[in-house]
Amino acid sequence: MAPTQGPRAPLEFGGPLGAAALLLLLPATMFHLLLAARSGPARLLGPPASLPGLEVLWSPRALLLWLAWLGLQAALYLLPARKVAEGQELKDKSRLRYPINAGLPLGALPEMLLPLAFVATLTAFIFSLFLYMKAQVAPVSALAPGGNSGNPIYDFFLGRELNPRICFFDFKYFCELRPGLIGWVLINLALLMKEAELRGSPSLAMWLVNGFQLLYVGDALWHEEAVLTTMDITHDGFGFMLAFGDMAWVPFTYSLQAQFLLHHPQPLGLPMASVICLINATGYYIFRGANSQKNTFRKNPSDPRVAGLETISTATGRKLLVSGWWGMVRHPNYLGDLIMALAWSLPCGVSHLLPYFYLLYFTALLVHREARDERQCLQKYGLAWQEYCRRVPYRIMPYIY
Ligand SMILES: NC(=O)C1=CN([C@@H]2O[C@H](COP(=O)(O)OP(=O)(O)OC[C@H]3O[C@@H](n4cnc5c(N)ncnc54)[C@H](OP(=O)(O)O)[C@@H]3O)[C@@H](O)[C@H]2O)C=CC1
Ligand SMILES: CC(C)=CCC[C@@H](C)[C@H]1CC=C2C3=C(CC[C@@]21C)[C@@]1(C)CC[C@H](O)C(C)(C)[C@@H]1CC3
Repeated sequence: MAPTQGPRAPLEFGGPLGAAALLLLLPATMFHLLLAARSGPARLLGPPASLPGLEVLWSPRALLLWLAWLGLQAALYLLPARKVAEGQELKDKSRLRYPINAGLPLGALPEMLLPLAFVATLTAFIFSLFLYMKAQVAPVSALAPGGNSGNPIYDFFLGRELNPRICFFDFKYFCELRPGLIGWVLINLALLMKEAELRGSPSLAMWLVNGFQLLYVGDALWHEEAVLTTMDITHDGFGFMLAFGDMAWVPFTYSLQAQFLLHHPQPLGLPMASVICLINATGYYIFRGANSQKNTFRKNPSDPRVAGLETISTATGRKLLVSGWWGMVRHPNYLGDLIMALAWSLPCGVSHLLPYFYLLYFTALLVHREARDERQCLQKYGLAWQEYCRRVPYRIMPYIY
């Protein structure tokens, strides 16, 4: 049995109590949002609608669809990347011809969101249990720095093993990008098609939300390798938080704006749409510019695109950028991401708070994440990090935070 790190490891997320509360609160919030988006008043802060009974939530068809989706993604993951393009090989393996969509046009997805969210939550719990058990037999060297406090609820929530794998199949890396992110785009598309079916054509607001989020997901998949340096992969264990986050939270709450628009159409004129596009483009420019600058610098500091930037040396031999995007604030990529989050909600108008949930949640998530990253960087770089903080005093928003 793998030993724990002992209770001296600093606990995050409010320790066992916080973890226990989040275990219940996260699925509850997701279902509240799903139900609120389709309700008449669409109130974010209204009393939570009561969860429908099992006759609505439980659907063998949803379970089958969900497992087929996970299976398809897993099969795609296992296909050697270069062979995907070779039609002959695909036919022989007949993975891509698996008829998961037979008789289930995307237009039916919006009706199945609740049962799908239910089976996604169920599988996330079962999967996290499997991950927790798997960590029991993992070597100590495979355990994450957090998530091994000895408290089962806390460790179940945070995740014990850093990169749980079976042979080449890396569970965390697989979940981080594939089923949830691609599922999110598919749900958005299904909502757009449903709107076209109901109202003749998709609204401008629905087009914008779909377009912006497709760009975001496409960008993540295009820069797939960059996910390997995120703290989720390098620092956090794989437990309920990420399993539920990746598989359920992302597809079913990140598609909230499109869900809202299907049930609460909003007028949007071209001038306002242009302003919103400009906001999204600005956010994307900052987000991509900052992420690419850091990734290029980390891969090859003498790359001509970053060689001229000012840096601070650290005792570890690694350097910190102190000009360019990373000289503006200490997390310029978060700033860009937040600006995009605003642009995703604006097409839904200002009559409801509900579509702004993502912006509110994401601000809290990034402020918390930034604090965790600061702690880790201070530990890693010591005095050099303090010097960086002195030279670049603002964390996310220049002159504000
Ligand atoms: N949509 C969503 O739900 C979410 C999106 N995100 C996005 O994911 C992306 C990745 O975020 P995340 O993993 O949190 O963190 P970052 O990509 O910001 O990475 C932080 C790391 O970058 C390195 N670093 C920090 N400052 C400097 C500097 N000045 N010069 C060089 N390197 C530096 C440090 O690692 P080291 O020195 O070891 O390289 C630090 O630990 C972001 O764009 C974020 O917006 C994140 C969470 C959720
Ligand atoms: C509330 C709750 C369940 C928290 C779990 C948080 C997760 C949902 C997020 C933690 C970090 C994430 C990242 C992305 C999606 C959301 C989660 C999993 C990400 C894949 C989105 C696309 C980006 O381009 C990204 C690849 C940089 C990003 C990585 C972090």
